[in-house]
Amino acid sequence: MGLLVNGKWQDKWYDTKNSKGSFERQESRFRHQISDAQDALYQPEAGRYHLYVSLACPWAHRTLIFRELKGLQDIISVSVVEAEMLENGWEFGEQGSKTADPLHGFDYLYQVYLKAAPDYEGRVTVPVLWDKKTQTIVNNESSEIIRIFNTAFNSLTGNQNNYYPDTLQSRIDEINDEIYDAINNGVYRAGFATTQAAYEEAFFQLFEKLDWLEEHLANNRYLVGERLTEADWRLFTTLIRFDAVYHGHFKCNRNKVSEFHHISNYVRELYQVANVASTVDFDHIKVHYYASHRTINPTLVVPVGPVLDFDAPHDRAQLNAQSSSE
Ligand SMILES: N[C@@H](CCC(=O)N[C@@H](CS)C(=O)NCC(=O)O)C(=O)O
Repeated sequence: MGLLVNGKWQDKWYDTKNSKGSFERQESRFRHQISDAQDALYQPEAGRYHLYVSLACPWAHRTLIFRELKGLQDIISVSVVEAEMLENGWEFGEQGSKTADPLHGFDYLYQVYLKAAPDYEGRVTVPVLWDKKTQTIVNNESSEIIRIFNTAFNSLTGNQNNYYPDTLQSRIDEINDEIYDAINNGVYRAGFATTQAAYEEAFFQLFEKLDWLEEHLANNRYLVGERLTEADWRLFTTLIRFDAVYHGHFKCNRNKVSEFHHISNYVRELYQVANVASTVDFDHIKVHYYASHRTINPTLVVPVGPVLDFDAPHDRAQLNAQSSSE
C-alpha cells in the first residue's frame, strides 16, 4: 500500500489524521473519453485498449462486468494483478503467469502510471484503461469506464444494450450518489476508520441504507425502473463481497447480506446473468482484503468461510408484473 510522490514510490497507509479518523478516497486523475467524433483522440478500435483490473476490487469489478455485458471480450484485452497489495502497491506476477503484465512486462502497476505520466502524484489504483496506441492511461475512474463501455464500442459490437438510458439518467445519478456514500464507499469508511466515531458513523449510515434497500427490493425488481441499469451493477460488486469480507474484515456486522431476504435474492439474480459469475473470484477477494491490510488484520490469516451459494434459485421473477419505477 502506498503512493507516488515526485516520481518515487512511497510505502504509506491511508492518512486519516487530517480527517478525524475518516477514510477519504482520492479523485481519479485520468478522465479521457473514447468517442468516434472526428477530432477525438481516443477512437473506438478493436484491440487498441487494455484493461488492468484486480479481481478483488469492487470498482475494477464493475468494468469487468461491463466488458462482458457489452460483448467487448474480443475488443478490449484484460489482465489481472496479483491478489495481494503490499509494500509496492498492486503487483504483477512473473512473465508467463496469469497475473503478468502482458504489455510492458512491468513488476508493479505504479510503473504503468509513471509510463503514462512521469509526474503522476498520488495513489495507484485499479481499474486502469490503457491505450496501446498513444501509450497512456485513457481513464482510471470506474464510473466513467463503465459508461465508455456502455456506448463507445456499439458500432463495432452491434450490442445496443443500454445500462444508462436517457429517460432514467437523473434517477440513476441520484441513486448512485446515495449508494456510493452509504454502501460502496461506506463499507470502506467503516473498515478503514481509525476512530470509533468515524467507524460508527459509517456503520449506521450503511445499515440504514441496506434497510431502505431491503424495503425497496420487496416491491421493485431493480433499483431504478423495470430493467437492470448501471446502478444495479455498481451496487452488485459491493453486495457480492459483503458476507465474505466486509462483514468480518471491515466490521460491517449488524447483519450479513444473506440475512436480508430481498437483497440476497436480488444479488443471486444479478450473479446468474450470463457471464457475470465468471467475473467473481472469491479467492482473490478474500486473500486481497485479509492478507493486504496489515493494520486491520496483522496476522494476515485468511478465513476459510463463509459458505456461499450464489447459484441457488432466486425469487425475483415474480416481481415482473408489479415492478414500479419510482
Ligand atoms: N475512484 C476509483 C477508485 C478505485 C480504487 O480505489 N481502487 C482500489 C482497489 S479496490 C485501489 O486500487 N486502491 C489502491 C490504493 O488506494 O492505494 C474508481 O472507482 O475507479
